[in-house]
Amino acid sequence: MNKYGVVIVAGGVGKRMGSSIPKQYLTIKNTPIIAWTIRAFYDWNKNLDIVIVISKEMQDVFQEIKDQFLPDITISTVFGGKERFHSVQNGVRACKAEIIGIHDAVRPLVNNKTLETCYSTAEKLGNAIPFIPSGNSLRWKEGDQSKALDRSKVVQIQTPQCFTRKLINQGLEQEFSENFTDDASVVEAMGMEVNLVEGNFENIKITSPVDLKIAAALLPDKF
Ligand SMILES: Nc1ccn([C@@H]2O[C@H](COP(=O)(O)OP(=O)(O)OP(=O)(O)O)[C@@H](O)[C@H]2O)c(=O)n1
Ligand SMILES: C[C@](O)(CO)[C@H](O)COP(=O)(O)O
Repeated sequence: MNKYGVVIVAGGVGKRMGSSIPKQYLTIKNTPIIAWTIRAFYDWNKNLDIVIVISKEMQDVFQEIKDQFLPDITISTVFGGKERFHSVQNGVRACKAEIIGIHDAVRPLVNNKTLETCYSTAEKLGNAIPFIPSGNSLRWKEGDQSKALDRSKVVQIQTPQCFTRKLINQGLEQEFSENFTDDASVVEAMGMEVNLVEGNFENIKITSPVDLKIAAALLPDKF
């Protein structure tokens, strides 16, 4: 059994991107985003247990990408669910590793330092959640009113969010809640503390069309 594993969730439709195919299948520099993301993990650690969560409709497309871009990598695939939470549930059930990272397929720019920090901290402390500080001033806005926030106390959360398999399995036994916007919030809902660790600024989530331009500027020219 591999000590470390990753569940890469790619079961979403990408409403905010507004593209004709889910954004994880769009290409940047002639390579699908999902292939860049899987490659980032494989390049860091060739012994990872890799599980990709896809939608049923995209299984043929994913197989073609796997054959063309990732022929040398062993990958298990499972189908996603209605919400990200359900896709994570299906992926984690299929991952046999002791430390499981959960990562968005649309974050191809995670770097080795973030991966090393996340997995090694989760191994030591049970979980690790990457963040970056806010580079903007922040305000709490309600209707027409707003109030300045102390930005040193608010951070932006990234993936991979890493957990021991026991902890994340316990978390995923809970009923789905709209508050579960990431995996840290799932584990926190059981009263567990989460450990924040340094992420990397390039590790953006490709959400809207502008993010494609940013990622294209940051990804290497060759796959
Ligand atoms: N039911 C879902 C919803 C999301 N995801 C995955 O979770 C990651 C982060 O979600 P997000 O960026 O919100 O993707 P979408 O849900 O596809 O985007 P949108 O909210 O704009 O529709 C993506 O890799 C997406 O494919 C998933 O596996 N299953
Ligand atoms: C999990 C996540 O990427 C951490 O920043 C984020 O919460 C996903 O949010 P979204 O609502 O699916 O965009």
